[in-house]
Order: sequence, then structure tokens, then C-alpha cells
Amino acid sequence: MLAQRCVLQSLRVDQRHQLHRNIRSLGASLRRYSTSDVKDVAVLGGGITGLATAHNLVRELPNVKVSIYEASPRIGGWLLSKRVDVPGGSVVFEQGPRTLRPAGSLTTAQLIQDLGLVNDTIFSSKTSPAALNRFVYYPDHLVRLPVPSKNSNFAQIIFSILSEPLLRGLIPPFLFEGFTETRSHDLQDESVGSFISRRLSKAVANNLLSAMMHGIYAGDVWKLSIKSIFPQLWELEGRFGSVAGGLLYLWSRDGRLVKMQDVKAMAGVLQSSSLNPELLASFRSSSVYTFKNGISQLIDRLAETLRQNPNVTIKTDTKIRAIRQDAQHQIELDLPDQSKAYHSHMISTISAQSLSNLARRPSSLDTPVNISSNPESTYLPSLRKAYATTVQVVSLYYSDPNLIPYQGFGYLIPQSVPFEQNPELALGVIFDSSYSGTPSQTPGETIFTPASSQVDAPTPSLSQDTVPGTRLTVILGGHWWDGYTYYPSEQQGLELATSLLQRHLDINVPPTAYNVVLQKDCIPQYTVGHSARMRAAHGELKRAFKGRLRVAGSWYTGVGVNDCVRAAWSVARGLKDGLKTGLEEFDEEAEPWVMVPKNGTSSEVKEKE
Ligand SMILES: C=Cc1c2[nH]c(c1C)Cc1[nH]c(c(CCC(=O)O)c1C)Cc1[nH]c(c(C)c1CCC(=O)O)Cc1[nH]c(c(C)c1C=C)C2
Repeated sequence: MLAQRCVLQSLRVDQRHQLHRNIRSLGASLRRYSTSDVKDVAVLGGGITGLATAHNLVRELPNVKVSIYEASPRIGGWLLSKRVDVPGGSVVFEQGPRTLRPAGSLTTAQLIQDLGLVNDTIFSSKTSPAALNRFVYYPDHLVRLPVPSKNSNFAQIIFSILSEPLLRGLIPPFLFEGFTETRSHDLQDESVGSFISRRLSKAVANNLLSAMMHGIYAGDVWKLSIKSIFPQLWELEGRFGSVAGGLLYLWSRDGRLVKMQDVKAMAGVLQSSSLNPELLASFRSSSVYTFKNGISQLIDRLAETLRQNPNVTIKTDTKIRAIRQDAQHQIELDLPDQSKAYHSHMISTISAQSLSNLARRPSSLDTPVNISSNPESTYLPSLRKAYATTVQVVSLYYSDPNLIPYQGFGYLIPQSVPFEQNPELALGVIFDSSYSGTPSQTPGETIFTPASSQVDAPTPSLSQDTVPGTRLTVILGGHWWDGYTYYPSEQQGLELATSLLQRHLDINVPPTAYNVVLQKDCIPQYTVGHSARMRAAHGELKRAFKGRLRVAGSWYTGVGVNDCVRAAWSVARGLKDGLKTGLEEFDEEAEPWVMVPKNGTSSEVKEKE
């Protein structure tokens, strides 16, 4: 409550009035919209967003029936961990996301607490190698990114900035950013690469930002949208003429820039949550976390809890063929066995393109049409061009715990690395042993010791693997494979990964165990124009489905697991509050940015007019 009051106090008078006007108009729409209209909700998609949406629905609206429709035989989507037997024990191979970030993710914290997973959570402290040691491969060796911390050796930082081709020449663009020309008013969006080249330099875009885009989106820095991916940077340039000028201004006021709707969401979370202070303290002191049996533990526990609820049905192997609204405004679904199902509301968490395909106009239902070439055939044409990158995830376990001389989360390979150094078209390598806990040989004994006095060992008591060793993941493909119709086989993927590791890390022994998986179309790409397309989709959803069909998930408001859990929370709450589509943040009338105190509790921030 204190944090909420401080956030509200930090708003300008006119912003506070605007917030009160919004609350009044929300109250008015609530009077028109009764939650008794929400009787039974279909959730399309059984990945993390779908399951978390169902969880929040039964929490918020306990009398409502929820049916989850999943096209494949298993639930969980991209979150999948596999425990594999190896000599002397077992190790966990992740096939998709593997860690979660605690920063700014109260809704995920609440979910973990609700599911009773706190004691199975492995936290990596902010001073662990996983947090401090980040490497980029450039041009033919690993470079540790200088991260200033209280124990930093500044002489070493200066030396690496001067001697490393990756970092040399980095300082002048940052020093002069404040003096570069501001964008023209007509520019509505541009690529991350183009923005960074304009404000800093092309080398920073190609060498550093492209590596970062590989690690998050497996995407192309020259296609991803600055406005969607780094909205604060875009806003700072727009407001203050330069990012540095804006940051300086915020720093001098001890504030940060956030979207008004995030302030409201935060206030909502704080109001409705009952977070355990110990869990909050663990969140504050860690950089990433995962679970003892891998990230799938979140899915397994969610599914178990949902299955125990008599109001929830999970239908796997059920591929919906079409969606429409019937004469009574109910959502009508065409099921695979030619029968129909009716629901008062539906929340779609499947891919934007699949949804656009399902929401076809009646005239186009009997004839097979290609929606990407005929926008008129769907009610949701703005979603039809969305696409995602495909990656191959090659997980490897070696029984030697001292196989590599590096400790850290792993390394990323930027777009600028020449083909001869990356003929495998790899995006990066993750050192999974860095965040997954330390297996004990005998109870209480830890295997690893920190590489230097700068770092702490990971939590010794919890560990994913039951035997010591080195676990690595090589990620191949991403945007390099855009337009491919053929991908490497499992055997080829293994060969590509091991040849890369031999060249980059001098690993010359075969892995003790491995797992190769192709994740087709797994990371949605927020390319230039994403926010404009989403704004149009918001209008299309409102017009065609009048609040009965809403969307959530990685295709819209953030690709991370935390983003999906947050979207699930807000779409479920929105159903209770009568909001319309799940894409409200793209609405033309969405509130602007506001400045709030840095920690939500510091002194009041006064904004310059
Ligand atoms: C399967 C490959 C994936 C790559 N990116 C993602 C996946 C699933 C999605 C993703 N990765 C990160 C984020 C940011 C926010 C978050 O939820 O943590 C997202 C949406 C960051 C990240 N990337 C890697 C790690 C270990 C992390 C988390 C921890 C951290 O930042 O410290 C590694 C990594 N992911 C990919 C590659 C190529 C890669 C290489 C080292 C692609």
C-alpha cells in the first residue's frame, strides 16, 4: 500500500486527475458490464499463458467454468524440461526458456507462491558468475563484458575497453550521444539497428545490440522494432532530444520513466497480492531463478492444480477449426469432430497468425484461402503477417566439471562475426551449470568453487543435476534461418554444435549425453510497425467480437515467460473489469509515460513542464 501511495503521489496533478477520470469511466463501464455475463470461458492454447490465464480466472471469478483447448497432445508449449539419466545420476535438459528474471515480475512471484513452488526454486544471486560474467564472441574469441560492480577492477575494465576490438571505440559514441540530431517528427518507428546507429554507431548496433537481440529474440537487429523492444529509449529521445539527456534528467530527479498503465497495473498487483516477504527478499537479491526439476515444474504444478478444480477442463489433441460469434453474441467454436462448442468469452493465447486464420469471415470458410494474400478473408487481418523465428536447441552434458575455463551465463554471437567464425549459424552458447545449482557429491559438499573472490557460489542445497559435470546448450538458427523450408536433422544439429564448441571452447571430447530439438516458430518477432499493427488489431477485435474474444501471450505484449504471466494476469482481471481486447496498451488513448520514484518509495518526483 505504501509503494502504491508513493507511486500515486509522484504523479503530476493533471496526471492524477486523468487517473481519477479513468477510474470513474472504468466504474461507469463496469456498471454497464456485469461479470454475470462471464459464464464460461474458453482458453485457446495450453502453453504457459493459457494455463496461467486459467489459474487467474478461477482465482478472480471462482464461479466461472474454464475450458482449455490445446491442439497438441501435451500442454506446456515451449516450456519443456527433460530429466535424462547419465552415469551416476541424472541431469536436466531444457528445450526452451530455462531461467526467469525476478526483476519487476510480481505476478510470477504470486504464481510461484500460489503453486507452493517456493521451496523448489533455485535462485542465482546478483553476485553469482551467471549475473556478473556475460560474454560476447568477437571476432574470434570470448570477450567478457565489463560490468561495473563494487568489486570491479577498474584498471582491468579500462584495459579491456582499450584492447578488445569489440569494446574499442565504444566510449566516444556514448559520450557524444547527447549531441546527435534528434529524429524527425514523422518517424513513427524504426529498427533497433537503425536507432542505435543513429544515436551511437553502426558498430555498437552490429556488435553489441545484435548479440543482445540474438539472446532474447533470436532475431535480426535490423528488423526488430525499437519502439516495441526499447520503448523507454524511443520515448527518452522523443521527450528530451537524446537518451543521455533524458537519463541525466531522470537521474537528477532520482526518477524513472514508466508507462501510466504500468503504474496502474503495479497498483493493482500490490492491492491484490499477498506476497511472502521472504520470497520477495529472495527475488530482490537474485538475478535469475529456475526450479529443481527445470522450468517444466511450473507447468506441471499449474496443470495439477487446474485439474483438481471441478470448474476447469483441459482438452488436449483438440485443434479448433474456426471461431465466430453466434446470434446471441456467444463465441462459437468448430471442433475437430465437426461438433460445436459455445462459450460466453474466449481468451486466445495461440499464435497471432493462427488466430487470424481461425477468425475467418463466413464467405471464406468453405474455400481454402490464403489469409496472408487475402486480408478480406479474416476479421483480424492485422494479425496475419506476424511471424516467429525457429531455433534448434542442442543440449549437451559432459561428465568433466572443469571442462571450460569460463564461469558465467554463457556467450552470445553477434551478427558481425564473419561466416568463417560461425559457419554453423549459431546464436550463442549457454553455460547451464551456472544457474542450475551445485550438485553435492556427498551431502553438504559443494563441487564448484567460485572463479574469483568477486563471485558467490550458487545455492548449494538445491540442484537440478544429481551428478557433477558441465552442461551446455548451443542455440542455432533464429533469423539466420528465416525463409528456410529445410532445417538440420538432430544428428546434423549435434554435429554443428560440437564443431562450434571445438572451435570456440576447445572441447574435443564427445558429450556423455545430449538432446537436440527443433523449436519451429517459437519466438515471435516484434518487427518495425509492431505497435501500429497491434493498435489496428485492437480495433478489429473490438469491432468483430465486442469484448467476447481477447488475446494474451508472447505474440503481443512481450516474449518472455514473465511477460506471458503478466499478460495472463491482466487479461483475466480485464474480463472481470469489462476491458475489451487484451491489447489496451496499444490504444491511441493509452495514457502517456510518467516519471515515478526510482524504487517506488523514494522522495516525490516533480516533473518539469
Ligand atoms: C531457446 C532459445 C531462446 C532464446 N531467447 C529466448 C529463448 C527461449 C527467450 C528469452 N531469452 C531471454 C529473454 C529475456 C527475458 C527473460 O525472460 O529472461 C527472453 C524473452 C534472456 C536470456 N537469454 C539467454 C539466457 C540464459 C537468458 C536469461 C538470463 C539472462 O539474461 O541472464 C540465453 C540465450 N537465449 C537465446 C540464445 C541464442 C541465448 C544464448 C546465449 C535465444
